[in-house]
Amino acid sequence: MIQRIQRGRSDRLAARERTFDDDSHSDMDVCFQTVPNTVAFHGILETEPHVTVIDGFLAPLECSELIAKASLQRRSGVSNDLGTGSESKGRSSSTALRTPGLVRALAPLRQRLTELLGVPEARLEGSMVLCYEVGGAYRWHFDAFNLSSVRGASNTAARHGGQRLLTSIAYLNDVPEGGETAFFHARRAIAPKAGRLLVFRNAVPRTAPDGRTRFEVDRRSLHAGLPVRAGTKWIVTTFVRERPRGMEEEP
Ligand SMILES: O=C(O)CCC(=O)C(=O)O
Ligand SMILES: [Fe+2]
Repeated sequence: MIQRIQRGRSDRLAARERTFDDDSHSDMDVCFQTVPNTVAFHGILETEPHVTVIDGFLAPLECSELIAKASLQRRSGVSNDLGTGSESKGRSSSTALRTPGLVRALAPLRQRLTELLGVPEARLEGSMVLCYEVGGAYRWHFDAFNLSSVRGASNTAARHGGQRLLTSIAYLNDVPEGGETAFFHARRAIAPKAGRLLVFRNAVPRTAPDGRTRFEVDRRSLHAGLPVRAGTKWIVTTFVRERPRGMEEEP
């Protein structure tokens, strides 16, 4: 596959990154026209050191079951497509309510994640099933908490469970056109494909003068869900935290 890259000047890039920090929207088409340059490696497709793609992580039946379970809520007429009503800023997708049925259907995926990543289930945030229609997208953003900002430092979620070290995205369907997950600095975009898992690192350890190590936002993880141009895109996003749920930082 051809990868067309349009490298911007570094000052423009820095300006853009500032814009992303400000939570504002940006032109998603700026640097990605097409998809990955991945290398097959024992079934694991490796891109950047901090971005890994694994195909066949979910079976086709598991994908269709998850879509069916999440779609049920759309039919039940809950507002805002699938339900929560809490669209995050810059994301034009809908998030399925975690009904008991959906939670059960998510269990095998979560179990496999704990095995793959070597973390206990308590370090996984609740998995979110997201659906994007044509035109749906997720602006450029970081998933890690910005702990150096006032808002980030006072973030209760971040204090309990700590930083979001990794993001995993399981793609539940093939998307005819668009919908790639794009990494700004790596100049790379991962195409949605049923059963594919994308894992990337969000944070890097920094040791402060007092000897304590904290995880800060990894600037290289700046990413977006590019606009879906045809069809629908279904994904499951699961963040991996630094510590088990509810566990506070040691004093
Ligand atoms: O839709 C995508 O490809 C990206 C989703 C994402 O970045 C997120 O859920 O945090
Ligand atoms: Fe994200």
